[in-house]
Amino acid sequence: MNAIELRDVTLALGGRTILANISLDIPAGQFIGVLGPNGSGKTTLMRAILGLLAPKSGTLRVLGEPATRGNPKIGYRPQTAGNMTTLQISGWDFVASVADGYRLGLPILSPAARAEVQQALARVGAEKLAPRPLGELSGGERQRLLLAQALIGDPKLLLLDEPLISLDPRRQGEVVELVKKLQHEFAITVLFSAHELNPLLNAIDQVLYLGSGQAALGPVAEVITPPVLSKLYGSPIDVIQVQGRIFVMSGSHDVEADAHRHEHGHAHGHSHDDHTHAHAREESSHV
Ligand SMILES: Nc1ncnc2c1ncn2[C@@H]1O[C@H](COP(=O)(O)OP(=O)(O)OP(=O)(O)O)[C@@H](O)[C@H]1O
Repeated sequence: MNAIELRDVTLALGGRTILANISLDIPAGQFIGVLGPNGSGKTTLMRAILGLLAPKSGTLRVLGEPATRGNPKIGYRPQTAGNMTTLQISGWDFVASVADGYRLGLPILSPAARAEVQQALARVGAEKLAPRPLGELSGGERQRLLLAQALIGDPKLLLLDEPLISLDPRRQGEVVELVKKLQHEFAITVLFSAHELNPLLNAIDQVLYLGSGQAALGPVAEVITPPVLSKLYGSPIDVIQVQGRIFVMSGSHDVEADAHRHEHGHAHGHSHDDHTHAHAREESSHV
């Protein structure tokens, strides 16, 4: 069975085509690394899978059904979720806030929902983080809680939008390993977006690389090649392998590292605000 099927799907935002006529099948149970330059449509694709953005044309099926908003079988970790440094709520309340029956200020959970929160915390090894305020936790600890939150409802598909941003390489490795474990233990399909391929290399079954409105899905050896990437970037790309790491180069620039730097600049600059507002605008047009 396929977890996700796209047939001639075109996704557009504000009259702009982001992805054009994409057809692909993502088999159930696979770990897919979603890569591509800034603005290539990684988040937009996830939002379409969540049913938050209807394709302009084509059909998009998720877990055997047309994409629909609020699909409980999907766990989502949005990109903006990393910014929680000022939050005073506890780890428990943060995870519980997405469980059935919880309202901020009125945390009345059924015993079953409480058990589900406890189980989600246990699955990511975050029981000890439950009583601590979010603002006090390290980036890696917060990622664990975000994953626990995404696991509420026992999803069959996890959409994780850039969970490695602002983590050091060791913490990045821990997050990837944890997601890999969850994929295997619970037979979950994972879409994991990132700016750099290397932290994901040993974990992913396939890579989905986006660029220039197009997409390439396949094993790393088939997608991370000069011809495929040159087409997606719209300029000549070299692929260099050094000691088990892969570098995607445009002339002397490492394009993935450039995108990463840009993203860090983003977090403090105007462009990030614009980006966030663009999303908020787009979102509000659906509510
Ligand atoms: N409402 C909107 N109208 C027009 N364009 C938009 C709108 N919202 C987002 N975009 C644009 O859509 C493109 C795809 O954005 P998306 O967030 O999906 O990219 P991404 O691959 O996730 O990027 P990043 O790596 O920077 O997070 C971007 O160029 C963005 O500026």
